[in-house]
Amino acid sequence: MAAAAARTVGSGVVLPRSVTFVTGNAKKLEEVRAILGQSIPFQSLKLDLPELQGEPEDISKEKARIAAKEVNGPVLVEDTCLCFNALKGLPGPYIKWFLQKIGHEGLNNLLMAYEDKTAYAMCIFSLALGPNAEPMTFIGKTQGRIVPARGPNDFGWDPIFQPHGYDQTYAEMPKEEKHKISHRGKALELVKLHFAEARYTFQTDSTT
Ligand SMILES: Nc1ncnc2c1ncn2[C@H]1C[C@H](O)[C@@H](COP(=O)(O)OP(=O)(O)OP(=O)(O)O)O1
Ligand SMILES: [Mg+2]
Repeated sequence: MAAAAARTVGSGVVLPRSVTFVTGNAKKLEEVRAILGQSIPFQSLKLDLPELQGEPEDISKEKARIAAKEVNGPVLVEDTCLCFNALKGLPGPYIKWFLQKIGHEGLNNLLMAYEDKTAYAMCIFSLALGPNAEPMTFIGKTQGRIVPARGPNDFGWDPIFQPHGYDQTYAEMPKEEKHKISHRGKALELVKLHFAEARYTFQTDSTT
């Protein structure tokens, strides 16, 4: 197997192979593909990584550390939070389990006792260049509010999140428009910027 560690040659960092985006969520992968296009060479691996409890950034970083060990190479992962301001940021990283158990209506009901229905969607990408490298994080946030579900129900909590300045929920928006303002789109812009600045090169089989 190719060396797992990143090394520096001349002015650039050489990665042993292209970055593997690790996720158990096919929809996330679809969005990442659509947003990154050809800008960063990456492959994907479907794996449900264990998730810590704790602060969102630590959860994302720990996913990257575990993924880099699994893959034995450079990885990109992300963790998504939906944070209700009235609930001091909860459900946050636990939104997946809240959504599974109580659904869109239950999530709206959580806010029944509060006038403040505002929320933000947050996406934290973590890039680990190898199994022993400290992950770097890239954070995208989009402010909005929680509304009764509207629009197609094919991606998580999209139907109940209406970004500020829009009449439509994420689910109702055309995909390209959503990606321009979404938490995932913003975070991936930072990832792209990092790749442009770092100018990684990838070792191919012919050079090993
Ligand atoms: N853009 C989005 N719009 C709506 N729902 C989303 C969006 N992104 C993620 N979700 C959902 C999917 C999950 O239920 C939850 C996020 O949990 P998270 O742990 O980040 O994803 P996941 O467990 O499905 O994939 P992964 O394997 O990458 O962790 O929010
Ligand atoms: Mg997850």
